[in-house]
Amino acid sequence: MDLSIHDLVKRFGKLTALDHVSLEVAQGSFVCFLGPSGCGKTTLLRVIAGLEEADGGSIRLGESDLSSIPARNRNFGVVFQSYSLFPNMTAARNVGYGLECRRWDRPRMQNRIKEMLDLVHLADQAEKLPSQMSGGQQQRIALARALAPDPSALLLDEPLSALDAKVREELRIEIRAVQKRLGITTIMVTHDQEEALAMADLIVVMSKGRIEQIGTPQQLYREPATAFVADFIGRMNVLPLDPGAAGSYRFAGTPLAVATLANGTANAATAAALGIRPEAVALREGGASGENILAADVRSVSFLGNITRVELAPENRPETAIVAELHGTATVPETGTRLAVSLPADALRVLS
Ligand SMILES: Nc1ncnc2c1ncn2[C@@H]1O[C@H](COP(=O)(O)OP(=O)(O)OP(=O)(O)O)[C@@H](O)[C@H]1O
Repeated sequence: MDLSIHDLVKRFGKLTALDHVSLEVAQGSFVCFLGPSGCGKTTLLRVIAGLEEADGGSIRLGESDLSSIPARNRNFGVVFQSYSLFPNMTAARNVGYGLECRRWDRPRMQNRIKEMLDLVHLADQAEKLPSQMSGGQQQRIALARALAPDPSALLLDEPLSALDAKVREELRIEIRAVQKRLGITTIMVTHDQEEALAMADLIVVMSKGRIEQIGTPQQLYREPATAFVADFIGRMNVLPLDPGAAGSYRFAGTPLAVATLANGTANAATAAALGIRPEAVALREGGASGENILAADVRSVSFLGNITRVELAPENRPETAIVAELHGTATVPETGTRLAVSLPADALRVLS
């Protein structure tokens, strides 16, 4: 069943943590709430879970209105950042906890516990206490516990952020595989854009209690609608526009042509800046003549293994750095040289 969130408002005293938030989560999809600390993503998840009451708006799961249903009856599996396993219970008993509460009979419960431990590849850890397991193993047990009662959706609140980088990457793949195998609707809160890009079908970017943009990872990367999204998802050069006539774009005195995207985002009326990804900036030696080409001096060059990052100071606007990323065997320029910097029309994005 699809989850429908309409016009949610949540206030804590004078602070508006959720400011008229609406979104649709399709059955079986993996959705990430992504944004900086304090943007409201955890509050949104907690309101969906029923752990926080909204001040306005509605949440529906299929045809049923969840607003008046208490958290324990919403049938959502929840996993928090801290593993929150019961320390005095074995892994198997932790997994079976929700089933005991629902009074499953013993054989059925044992079968389900085994099935869930197999699902997270921890059948051999069944009799261990949480303190005898690694952080990653504990979080997999927490996932198995949340999934055991066959919830209608899985809600994950920064489940990977307490883990070290390598375990985090392994668990990303594992959680996604489990989610796909079960086809369970999943919402995950994260402040880690890489995690969201790697895992989600759909990312909801939030800022200050509002939704900035909703899209697939590819859409958000290729067609960010605002400077905030452009900056938050990957790296983006943000070029503030020179004041000028509506319908034209000019940066550092150079007129720039911008290709119109299928979704029509190249709209001069709301333009505040142009954005371009560092990998799309092309560098050449020689004079800056031709369309979308400006002169800039190489300010610094950083070799980073698979890429070399070049920071450039445009001739007419040296305070706005443009970063280019060169791959593999590209010729690396010297610091201090003047180059022609090409900003291809089809790579420029209009940001509001
Ligand atoms: N119980 C509460 N009482 C008062 N203010 C709260 C409460 N819970 C959250 N807030 C405030 O609401 C805003 C949104 O908080 P929320 O935890 O949803 O943000 P977040 O995006 O999840 O941030 P983080 O990544 O730091 O957890 C913040 O300004 C926070 O201080």
